[in-house]
Amino acid sequence: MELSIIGSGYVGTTVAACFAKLGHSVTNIDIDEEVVERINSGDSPIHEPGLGDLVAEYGGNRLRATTDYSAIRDTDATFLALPTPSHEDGSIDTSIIKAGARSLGETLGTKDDYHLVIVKSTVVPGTTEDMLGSIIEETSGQTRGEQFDVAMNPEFLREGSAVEDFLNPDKIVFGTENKRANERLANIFEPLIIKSNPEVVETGIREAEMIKYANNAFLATKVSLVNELGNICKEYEVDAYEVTDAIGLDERIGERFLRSGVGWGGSCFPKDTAALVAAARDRGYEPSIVEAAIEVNNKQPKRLLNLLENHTDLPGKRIAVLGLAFKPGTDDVRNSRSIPIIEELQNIGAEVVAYDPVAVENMREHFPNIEYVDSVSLALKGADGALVVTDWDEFSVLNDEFEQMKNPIVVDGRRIVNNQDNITYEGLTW
Ligand SMILES: NC(=O)c1ccc[n+]([C@@H]2O[C@H](COP(=O)([O-])OP(=O)(O)OC[C@H]3O[C@@H](n4cnc5c(N)ncnc54)[C@H](O)[C@@H]3O)[C@@H](O)[C@H]2O)c1
Ligand SMILES: O=c1ccn([C@@H]2O[C@H](COP(=O)(O)OP(=O)(O)O[C@H]3O[C@H](CO)[C@@H](O)[C@H](O)[C@H]3O)[C@@H](O)[C@H]2O)c(=O)[nH]1
Repeated sequence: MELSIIGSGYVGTTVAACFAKLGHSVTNIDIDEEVVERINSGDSPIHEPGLGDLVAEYGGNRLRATTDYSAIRDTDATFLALPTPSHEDGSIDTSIIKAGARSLGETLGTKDDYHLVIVKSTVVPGTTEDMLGSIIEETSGQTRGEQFDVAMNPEFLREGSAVEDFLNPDKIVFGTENKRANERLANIFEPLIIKSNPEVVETGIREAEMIKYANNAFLATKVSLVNELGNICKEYEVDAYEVTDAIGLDERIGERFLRSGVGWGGSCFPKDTAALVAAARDRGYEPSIVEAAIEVNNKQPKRLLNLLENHTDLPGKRIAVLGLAFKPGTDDVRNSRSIPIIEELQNIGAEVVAYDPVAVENMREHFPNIEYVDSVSLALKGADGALVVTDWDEFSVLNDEFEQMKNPIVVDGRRIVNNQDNITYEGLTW
């Protein structure tokens, strides 16, 4: 099939490249000319395992990119994979996706045959039909349910394993309002369903929108709960990982997403939990559990710093921050726990030296004035303390490198460093 995807970021590029692999012809529409140029020349605009190979193989042939919305006219369906960031109060800012829907509608007004518009972005219930459906009707002059349909197909891929997740999903959700939209979605996903046999959830559009928030709120709350349990375990000198490994054997709990540490970050959990809270409040409901999950998460970075302060005063000290990405396997630093940590270190008057294998350039935009180095060794050299913020594998094999520290205090926010004789080790969890 001929597909178009508006927005070529983490989701749009991954989904486009994977659909190209599955045999579709895909066009990414993006306003960023550099992104467009890179895709067409076979160079992935984002760091994601396996994506570089797919873009190299299909970029410029079955996978194309353009800034020109009129390319949509030659396609059978369009995914909207545009950002839905947060307003100050946590509610979703729909201005970008509305702008995309407007441009899409203007193009659809010049297309004769049926088109399916699929919202991939994470949006609160009602957005797809009431807001975006109406914008497309207004700008195209067409009627929803006649010349075009809207559908909602939430995305559950994780950064760092986006390609693998998209190609091997646990479930695919089709939120549609009629059979025709459902059938077109089924045609689009047919090669993926044949390949990996996921559960297919066929539901309404509002339900599909809410499934995405519920999924993320559940996972974020799960991690906040294990973080709280980890904090309590630490007070009692109990090994939190042994506890969570054991509770994970209960199938009702499940063994995944039980790693306590410095908290969750990224482009989704913080924004989506905030949006769910704001959406609930908008309807007069106070969502106490999700709010508490956010509160526990916000406190974890401060706990890490307090542990370091138990060993050394921080003003004027050189502190190594190991790991800047919000999780391993990605260069994304959005809402990374390293951001409040570096901010607080700066407020206290510590000198920050930071290392990350891939995320340094992205972090420079937040903190242009801290020192960045190219290796863990350089970060540790002469440092008065080290904070481990991201669980990159390379931190698990560190040993002699710590001997270059002026004062080898290592506070581990991810239980990744080996507690060894040549360091004073303090884990966020016991
Ligand atoms: N990142 C994830 O892991 C993930 C996973 C599931 C769902 N989501 C959701 O998917 C959506 C997209 O997230 P993302 O992380 O891919 O965003 P992103 O910021 O990585 O990418 C968005 C892209 O859209 C482009 N863009 C902005 N305005 C445009 C316009 N008017 N027309 C065309 N292109 C435009 C930008 O240049 C950028 O390349 C969000 O709603 C997010 O919540 C993200
Ligand atoms: O046991 C765990 C698991 C995760 N995390 C942290 O939680 C955050 C999110 O991790 P992860 O979920 O792996 O990454 P994301 O790429 O943010 O993916 C989440 O957000 C996406 C965007 O909505 C969804 O599509 C995915 O299903 C959902 O897992 C990261 O900071 C992790 O360090 C922990 O602290 N402990």
